[in-house]
Amino acid sequence: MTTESLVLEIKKKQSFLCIGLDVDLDKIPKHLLQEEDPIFAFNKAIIDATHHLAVAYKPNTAFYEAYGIKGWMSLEKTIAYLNSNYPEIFTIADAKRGDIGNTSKMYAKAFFEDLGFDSVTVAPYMGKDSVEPFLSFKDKHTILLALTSNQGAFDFQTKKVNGDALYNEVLRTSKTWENAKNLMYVIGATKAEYLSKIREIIPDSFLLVPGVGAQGGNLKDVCKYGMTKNVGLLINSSRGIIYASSEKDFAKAAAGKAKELQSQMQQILSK
Ligand SMILES: O=C(O)c1cc(=O)[nH]c(=O)n1[C@@H]1O[C@H](COP(=O)(O)O)[C@@H](O)[C@H]1O
Repeated sequence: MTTESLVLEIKKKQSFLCIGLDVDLDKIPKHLLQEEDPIFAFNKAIIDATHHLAVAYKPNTAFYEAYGIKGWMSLEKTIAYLNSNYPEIFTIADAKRGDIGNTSKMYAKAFFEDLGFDSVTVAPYMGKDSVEPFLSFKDKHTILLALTSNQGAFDFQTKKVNGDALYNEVLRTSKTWENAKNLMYVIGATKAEYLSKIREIIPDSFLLVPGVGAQGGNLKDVCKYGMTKNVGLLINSSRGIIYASSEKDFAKAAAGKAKELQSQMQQILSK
């Protein structure tokens, strides 16, 4: 999907919500466990109930890989369902990959060609040649970890390198890589106060912002400091939406939570 199509969808739906499909069999409603594929049944119900409120879905692959081959098949069914029923939706494989170039190329093929995701999250630690293989795919996006939402972000990401924080160095250097126009970045919602400086370095890039809801990030602050003329933000919430209820009304309850966030987004966009 092109960035232009994503922006059009955001404006049409008045939403820049990304719903995280982090499915844990211990948390989904018990009645779904009788289904042939409980994870897919859960995702399908959530997607059908929320697709008009969200512009993106982000399955974190850990939650599928944890169930072995069955989990991977549920992931495959979920992305195929999204691509055939809601092709206007932006899809993110949250896999946090990155390796020597020869290996990154195969990761990129797995997520972009085989599974058909629009984007994948990638760790920058191994540098240019580990990221460029992802960037070479037309109309596919590489979402580079920059300043993450967790406490451990302060272990390395904010440490000074050449007089500036390492995450700023990641932003600056990655802009020089081939096909850098296909880059987006992860900035945690819990780090909203860093966004003004970040926008000086990457004024237009899209940011994937996880950490609202369960991790305590604040939507208004993120928008205040991070929004661009094309919005430039995808705000992710996973547990806060998909586990709104563990009863038979789970999909409706998830839609209620998604609507709350979408309404706040609509209000912000109208200003
Ligand atoms: O790359 C991510 O999506 C990510 C980066 C980050 O800095 N923090 C973060 O929480 N995430 C992911 O975003 C999701 C957040 O989930 P909730 O806290 O349940 O909304 C999980 O899938 C995390 O793995």
